[in-house]
Amino acid sequence: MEKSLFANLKAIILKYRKRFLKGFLFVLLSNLLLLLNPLLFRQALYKLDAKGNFKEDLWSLTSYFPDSILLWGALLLTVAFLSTFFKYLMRIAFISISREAESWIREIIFFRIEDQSQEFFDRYGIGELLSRLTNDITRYRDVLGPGLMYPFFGVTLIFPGLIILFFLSWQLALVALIPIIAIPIAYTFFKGRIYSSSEEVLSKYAALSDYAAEHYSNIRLVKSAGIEKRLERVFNKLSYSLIKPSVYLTTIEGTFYPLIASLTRLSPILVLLTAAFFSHFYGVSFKTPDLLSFIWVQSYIYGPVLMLSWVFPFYETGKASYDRLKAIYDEPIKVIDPKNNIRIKPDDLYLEIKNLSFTYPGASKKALDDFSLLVKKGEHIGITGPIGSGKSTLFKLISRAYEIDPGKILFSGVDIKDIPLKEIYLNLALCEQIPFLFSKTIAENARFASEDASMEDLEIVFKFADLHETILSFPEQYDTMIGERGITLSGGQKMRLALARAFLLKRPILLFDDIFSSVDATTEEHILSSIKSFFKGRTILLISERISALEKMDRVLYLQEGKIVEQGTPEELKKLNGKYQSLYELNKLDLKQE
Ligand SMILES: Nc1ncnc2c1ncn2[C@@H]1O[C@H](COP(=O)(O)OP(=O)(O)OP(=O)(O)O)[C@@H](O)[C@H]1O
Repeated sequence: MEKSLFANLKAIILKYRKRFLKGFLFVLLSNLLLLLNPLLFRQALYKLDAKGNFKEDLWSLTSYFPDSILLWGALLLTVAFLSTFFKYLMRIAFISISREAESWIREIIFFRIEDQSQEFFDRYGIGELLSRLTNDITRYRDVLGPGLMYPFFGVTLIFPGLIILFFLSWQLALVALIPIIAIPIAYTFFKGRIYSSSEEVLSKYAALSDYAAEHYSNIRLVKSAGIEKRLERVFNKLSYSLIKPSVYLTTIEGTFYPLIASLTRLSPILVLLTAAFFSHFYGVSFKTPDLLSFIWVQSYIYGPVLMLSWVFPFYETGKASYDRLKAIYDEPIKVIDPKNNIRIKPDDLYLEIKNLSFTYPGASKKALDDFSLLVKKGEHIGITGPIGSGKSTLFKLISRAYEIDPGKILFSGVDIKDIPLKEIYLNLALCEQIPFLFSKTIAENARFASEDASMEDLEIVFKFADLHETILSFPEQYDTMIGERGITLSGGQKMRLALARAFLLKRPILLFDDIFSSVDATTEEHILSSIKSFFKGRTILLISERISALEKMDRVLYLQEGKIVEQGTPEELKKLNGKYQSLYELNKLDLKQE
């Protein structure tokens, strides 16, 4: 997107220029025909005037026209019909462009957001982003549709209309100008207020959407904690905070439009009073056909005058929305996808981490501190340590969720920053603590990243994940819909579905983040032996606090405050009699109590 609302409008107009031209042509035709009607009516009055009161017609065109009221009527009707028809085509042209441009902009912004790193999503809530992608884009669309159509419609009607008015009587035309001049004056007064209150409404609305999205996605937690009432109060507060700026915005918009409307309604009376004044005091006589067609043309030009007063606020609300869209669009992409053809060979893939330190944006403490590690191909490494010691951060950085310094993480000796993102993702499978599932069927969830997987492939991986038998007991089996984020599955079933999905990906490096927290010891045993046989020769990094799982790893790292404080085979660590050994004792105690 470019610098300003109008610069961006320019790009859009250029993109759709042919169709805009067509639309403008329809506007022009519709308006010229519209203005023809009062003029024809005036001619008809002169022509059909039996008593000869209105003689001295300046335009002698009437002499070529027949003296038939039916014919004049038919002519007037045809012109009116054609004008309406072109107006219809005009609306179709502009509205379809605005709808297409809306989708186009939405796509551009959606893809831009998609390219953002995790740090961006940490800052912008999902509700906030959704509100920008819907509400703000709709308001911006209004600038492209009515916002472009009506001003052009207005200009092409008001200017020729004014010429006709001045031609009919310059004194009356000056009076008719009053409401037209009033618009920019009133608009200048209201503009700033409309922008700021519209900005406030939009950001309050976004905060409310964000809150609602968070509330509903954690609804079970909210209910189990019994804090609905407290959160409802917060929601009410946010909701009520919308009322004041919304009412204020409506009041301003509601003052601007009726103000101009009342001026336009008053104007024909002023015109008649002026005509009476000039004819009484200065002896200027106005003929009835001239006066009637004057008022008729005047009524035509006031339509667009009113429309403009209705459309002008769109620019302010549209600009506020545009600024909010531009703000997210202009957010720099922190994790840049390098444009090169570097490929990682899975056969001899090893991973190196060299003196990696990382602090989350805005945080004061390092999540990883001078962290170094060499993971050989096919090695199975267990990672453990207290809460907040940096274990998940390590996985996030290996999968390039955040930007890091160059030369800190290397895949087979190649800096991660030089490897195309797609290439990294094709070599990793990440299974997280809280697996993300889609509100689709079990099969669709598993096939998410491997569309071509056959039913046989699914069955194999689900057997490995120890979920196949359970799925067979569901009435719809693999076609069972699992609800939003897998709501209809138990925690352990969700985790196993996510594991099956990871198995199906067949990636060379697997990152398992606390996958056993919601499964029992027998299932853990089964899954672990599945992993070991299914992924024979592949590299596994497993975050866990379960000694039973860690014991099956080739090597274990114990992290504390972002540093490795102990590492070695499980046997070596136990002999150290340090932190790992304490964890081991604690686990044994837990098992005994169970
Ligand atoms: N998005 C974030 N923004 C700021 N700080 C964060 C963010 N995510 C994690 N942290 C902080 O970074 C540190 C390491 O967090 P991390 O999630 O890596 O710990 P962990 O060892 O995986 O913990 P757990 O065992 O609870 O999963 C913690 O102090 C945490 O508060």
